[in-house]
Amino acid sequence: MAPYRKLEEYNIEITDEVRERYSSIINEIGEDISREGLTKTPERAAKAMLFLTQGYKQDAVKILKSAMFKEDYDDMVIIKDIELYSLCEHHMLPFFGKAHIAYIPNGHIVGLSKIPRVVDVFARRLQVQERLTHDILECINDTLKPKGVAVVIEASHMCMMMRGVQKQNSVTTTSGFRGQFEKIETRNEFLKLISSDLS
Ligand SMILES: Nc1nc2c(ncn2[C@@H]2O[C@H](COP(=O)(O)OP(=O)(O)OP(=O)(O)O)[C@@H](O)[C@H]2O)c(=O)[nH]1
Ligand SMILES: [Zn+2]
Repeated sequence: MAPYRKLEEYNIEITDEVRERYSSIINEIGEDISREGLTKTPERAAKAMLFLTQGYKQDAVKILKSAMFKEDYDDMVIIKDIELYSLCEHHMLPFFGKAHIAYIPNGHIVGLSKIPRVVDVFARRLQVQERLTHDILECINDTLKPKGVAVVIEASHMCMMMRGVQKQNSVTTTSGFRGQFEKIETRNEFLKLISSDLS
């Protein structure tokens, strides 16, 4: 399986160039780029695209390492319903949904907010849902070195809703399990807890 990608490869500044490319695209689709409502649109679109892909410049390992604390707790920790917004790499259209993540500490716990931050680092790139799932899974596994880690993502893809097959209600679920979550009882406990309203 491919490891999560190193950040150095993507350390690029492209704002002006992206803005000019958006101008050309707007022009090519038949719009008047000098129309009042559109004059600032290439700038806005460039900023939005850079925001939505800022994950290339962020370091998920560093984020996790910044808040790891020694602790003896070795039961399951679950952070569920973490909302995520990403861009599919095939159409550059959004896919969005929720991530449910669990880990079993192995001497260290991590600051809870760091888990959703890691989700965002990998979501704010051009992705497929499967790779996003594994990027998050491998990063937590390699950095925190827990006894186990589990990631489930449920998402809707705009490229299947607004265009193409045009299915409005389909949800794609992907999952990955490492360590103790490879055991069926542990995995089932996690799946039961994320589907319960009480957790
Ligand atoms: N496995 C996977 N596929 C995705 C994801 N996001 C989008 N896709 C799919 O990527 C595929 C690209 O297929 P192509 O046939 O090259 O593209 P297309 O002609 O635009 O396909 P349609 O969407 O079927 O119109 C489509 O089936 C999309 O549904 C994702 O996260 N994971
Ligand atoms: Zn797509």
